[in-house]
Amino acid sequence: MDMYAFCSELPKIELHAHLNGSLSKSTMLQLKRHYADSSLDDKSNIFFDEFQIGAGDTRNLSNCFQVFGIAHALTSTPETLEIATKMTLQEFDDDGCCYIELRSTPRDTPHMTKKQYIDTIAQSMQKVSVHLPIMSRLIVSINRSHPISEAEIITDLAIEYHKKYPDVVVGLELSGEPTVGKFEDFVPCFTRAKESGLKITLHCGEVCNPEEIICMLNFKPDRIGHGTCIHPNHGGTENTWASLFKTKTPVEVCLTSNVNTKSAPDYASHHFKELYNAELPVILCTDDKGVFATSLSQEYRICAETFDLDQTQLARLALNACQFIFAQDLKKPLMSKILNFMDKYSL
Ligand SMILES: CNc1ncnc2c1ncn2[C@@H]1O[C@H](COP(=O)(O)O)[C@@H](O)[C@H]1O
Repeated sequence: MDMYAFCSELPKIELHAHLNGSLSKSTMLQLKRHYADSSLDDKSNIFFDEFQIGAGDTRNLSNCFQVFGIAHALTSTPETLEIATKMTLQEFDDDGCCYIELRSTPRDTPHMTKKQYIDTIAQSMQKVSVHLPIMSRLIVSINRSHPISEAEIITDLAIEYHKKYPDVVVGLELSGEPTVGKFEDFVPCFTRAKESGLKITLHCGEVCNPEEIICMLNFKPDRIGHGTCIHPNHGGTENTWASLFKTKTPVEVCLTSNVNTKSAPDYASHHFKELYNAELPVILCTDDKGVFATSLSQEYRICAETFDLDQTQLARLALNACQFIFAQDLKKPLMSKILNFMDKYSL
């Protein structure tokens, strides 16, 4: 089987996908139509070209955060948030993803509260599970550039919804503009979430900040996102690398996102190489497939082509990802699914 077909057929696990960054052009157009039909102004003035940050874009990581406002204008009602969730899950399913942990930041809008925001996504996921094979879970996001009071409210909601929908709401994560806010200030929120049984993942080392990286790794999150500036070759220090090596914290790696935001100069010099060579746990993810014009199968293909991995090594990446999912009860069935696929193709 050629690599293109292989990467799309391989049952894959997505563990780092922001809902509002994952909207495709067709989803955005459908949302736009919904606003027009309900005589609501979406205020997005949407130009998809502006939302997408492709390979040759002049924008970097710090100015990519503005584009999410375009998506937010299109998901401000429970109806449009439901459409966005369902269409995004459908697209991941079409791409051969068998399990996804979708993450999103609850927002108050003129049409819904943060509580309704979480409720809408949780219920949309449950509805999708009736007719699509993809299995989905929700990670609630905290934006580090928002006030701590906001993070406290979101933590309370995440804990409440983890109790209400234990089979849907599984984790709490920290994201947002990495140069704004301090992890230290969010520690009480994440500690409370951890104690309530939620799993934790943190955007870590997206920019050079060795002290924060050490502080995050000492917190013992279940996973980290990006981990760009941890190895000394990429702006990290001996200490940050030693800390990751010691804790073996799984890293959600987002190749295209990092290249398109210029956090990595090109695919070949991406820190995946150091992580993989050191046999540290890595999970290939999309981050924001709408913004960065990618898909999970494309990330697998790029990884194979760049780092010269064969199909068995790629399948093992997907298989190993199962160990780090937050839905404990799905680890075994997902591993069997991928092992069956490997058997079928004698990998
Ligand atoms: C590119 N790397 C990144 N680094 C940090 N945070 C990111 C991100 N990509 C997305 N987000 C976070 O996800 C939000 C959009 O989805 P939701 O509204 O939550 O569904 C962004 O506003 C930002 O906080």
